[in-house]
Amino acid sequence: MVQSAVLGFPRMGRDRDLKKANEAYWAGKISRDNLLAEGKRLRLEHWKLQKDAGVDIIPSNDFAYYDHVLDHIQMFNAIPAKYSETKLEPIDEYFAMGRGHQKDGVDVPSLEMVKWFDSNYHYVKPTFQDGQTFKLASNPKPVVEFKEAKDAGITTRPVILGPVSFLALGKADRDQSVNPISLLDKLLPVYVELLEQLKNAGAETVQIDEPVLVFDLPLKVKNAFKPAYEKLSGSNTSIPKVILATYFGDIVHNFDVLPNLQSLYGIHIDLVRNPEQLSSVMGQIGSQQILSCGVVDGRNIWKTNFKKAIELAETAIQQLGKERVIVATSSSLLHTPHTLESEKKLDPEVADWFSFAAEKCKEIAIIAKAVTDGPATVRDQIEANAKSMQARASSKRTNNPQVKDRQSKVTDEMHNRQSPFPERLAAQKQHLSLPIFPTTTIGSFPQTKEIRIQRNKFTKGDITAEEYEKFIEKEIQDVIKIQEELDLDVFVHGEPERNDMVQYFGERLEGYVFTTHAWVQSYGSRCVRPPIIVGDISRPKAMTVKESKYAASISKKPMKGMLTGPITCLRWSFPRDDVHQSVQAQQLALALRDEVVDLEAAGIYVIQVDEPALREGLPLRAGTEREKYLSWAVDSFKLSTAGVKNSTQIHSHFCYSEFQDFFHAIAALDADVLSIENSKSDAKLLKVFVDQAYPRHIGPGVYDIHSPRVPSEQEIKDRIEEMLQYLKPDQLWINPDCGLKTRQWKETKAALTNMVNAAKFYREKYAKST
Ligand SMILES: Nc1nc2c(c(=O)[nH]1)N[C@@H](CNc1ccc(C(=O)N[C@@H](CCC(=O)N[C@@H](CCC(=O)N[C@@H](CCC(=O)O)C(=O)O)C(=O)O)C(=O)O)cc1)CN2
Ligand code: MET
Ligand SMILES: [Zn+2]
Repeated sequence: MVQSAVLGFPRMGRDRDLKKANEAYWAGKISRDNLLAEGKRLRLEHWKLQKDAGVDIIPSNDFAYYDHVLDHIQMFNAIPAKYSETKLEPIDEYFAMGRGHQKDGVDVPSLEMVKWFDSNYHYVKPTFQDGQTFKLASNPKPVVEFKEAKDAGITTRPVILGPVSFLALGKADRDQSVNPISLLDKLLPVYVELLEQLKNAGAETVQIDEPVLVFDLPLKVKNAFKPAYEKLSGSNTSIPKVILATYFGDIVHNFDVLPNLQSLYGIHIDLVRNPEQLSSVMGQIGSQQILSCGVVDGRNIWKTNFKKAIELAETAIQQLGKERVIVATSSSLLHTPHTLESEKKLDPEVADWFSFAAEKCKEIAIIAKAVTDGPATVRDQIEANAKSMQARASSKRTNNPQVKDRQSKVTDEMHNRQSPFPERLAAQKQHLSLPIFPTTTIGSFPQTKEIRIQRNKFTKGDITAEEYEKFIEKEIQDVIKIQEELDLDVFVHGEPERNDMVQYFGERLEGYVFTTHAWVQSYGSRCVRPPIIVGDISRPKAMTVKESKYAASISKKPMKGMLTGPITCLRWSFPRDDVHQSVQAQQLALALRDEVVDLEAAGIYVIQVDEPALREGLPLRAGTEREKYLSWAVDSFKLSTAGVKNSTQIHSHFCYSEFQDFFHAIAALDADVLSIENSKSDAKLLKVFVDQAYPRHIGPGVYDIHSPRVPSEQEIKDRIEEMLQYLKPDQLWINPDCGLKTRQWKETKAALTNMVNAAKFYREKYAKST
């Protein structure tokens, strides 16, 4: 029979239970035992849910309190000394690596957190030392959780991140020169030991994730697969059978690795992203190997098209036979919300088009049954699915002729500002009269508990729109007063009215629907509710003008309007799968263009259009796809911003810097001012701006906003001094790395005070010298 498999299930729980438990634990409100019990409860609930849905192969060890890569760092004892020296309890040491720890005389920053492939999930980057050794933790998590499930009567398939990916996704610690992949020999015995323990506990198969196989790999990494999987498969009967899983791309360009993997039990491939790789992979795998076909999307919320999924599975079965095919989710379901059942407010017409994690589990079981016992055995479900596909395709909601008409009239000129930068700069100088080293923030100020409570009351109808508006106005007044006291140069209104920088716009745009409970983990306990693009996008009315205009009216300094750019709106939403993303980006760009022009007309002469997700959207492999993406992505940013006068200053913000490999696109945005995350990187990264003779203005972040730690004035001066080695004084803005919404007021004021003082020091220094 054809088995169904899930590669991983979301951890947060139906009501973000894990977020709540973690945050309560961090705040000292619940005990460690309470937290661990909640984790156990969630795991059990999720296993049962999958079992009840009819899933044959259910994952374990997909759960993590903070992040699954961090789990591996701790399990293999790849823990940098500064954490192990704290002698904290294991779970506290774990959180210290994930989010830093400042308590009871311990003061350690977090490890670096970076994007997981092209998703909005962040993982904790393994950090290796030159003399790195590894040691398996006693009672390793995968073994404990496998037994936990088994005790509950559920036999699971443990998921482990593979050794090649674990190393390749890590880095050498600061001042260390080790190439992570060179540590493979030291790491493998630990994997063998872990796998042996799993086998002893009763695990017959394990899923080992090697997602780096979708990248273009350096030769050393490619060559690591052979020695790794010689040890972890085949002749070694004291370990479970291994399914090696890849996702988020195709592995065709890494085929030369596959012959070295023939002793593996099977391979999993993502056929949602790359269905075309099926036939070539079938041609390459070993004659006994299992092929796990990822046909249910782990990255989006659309109902699976049963007809297409069954066809793909049938193609595999024809060549390999039923016993050698598994049907599965394309990737872990981590990137999808828990269940559609929680959505009580969705229009039933569109709700019928969606499938969240719990529903996807049912889908995969139905697909497996259809290909095992024949479609007739699930005829009702297949017919209902076809009807739903048909209804979506012909719905009026997906198609708006006015939007199409406007898109057809977009011209090249609409992408360009009136004049080149030097002329704009002159006009802006006159208009804004800013000092050198101007100070600003990235947009949001602390989203306090009070703000969230008031918004929640408003959403539930406990307070009126008027009362909520008054509350927001008061918040804006407060942040303006604080910015005056801090003596910042370009103000922001603080974004108190926004639940999230993308969802807020989704809620105001036609063509979108949004949810009440569809949370997805972004990092640690932080979650997002990506709005869903269901149809052509347009802007029924201004979205941000009221708040910005009000803020400007009560402020003596220039007010910066704040928008989320087209690519970030697209990437951090669930996009349509029936229209190319470039089309959706252009629709967003046109809506935002109107907003930019309206802001200018309302007297807002500095406008920031955030594009932190531009980098993340970059295709994972180098090549023409990347250039194609960058071309339409850059165009959409330009289209959204180019409608203003020379004297209006366009800012953009990026909190994921690594610009080196696509700097030409950053330059092509033609933004007057860029603010970028920089505090955790080496100032050398700024060299690219020098090498490329970047002429426009830049605010490299002078401090990290992810931690409550307050940087001293001296630290900030040191950062500025470093930056001045690369950038010209009159090119430099002084700002934090990113928005301050996740921070508390106390540390925010202290940090900004130091930042403004540091800027003033340089302002005076350079005023004297010129
Ligand atoms: N979409 C998105 N992606 C992003 C970022 C981002 O800002 N947005 N930033 C980067 C880092 N990622 C982040 C992701 C989430 C958060 C974040 O702060 N999330 C908040 C939720 C934000 C939100 O939607 N808030 C809503 C709902 C708040 C809420 O939980 N309300 C309670 C009720 C109120 C209460 O009692 O507290 C409820 O619904 O139960 C609001 O403010 O209205 C959280 O997890 O806590 C921050 C950074 C990268 N990706
Ligand atoms: N303007 C946004 C803010 O300050 C930019 C955040 S980028 C993740 O929160
Ligand atoms: Zn940011």
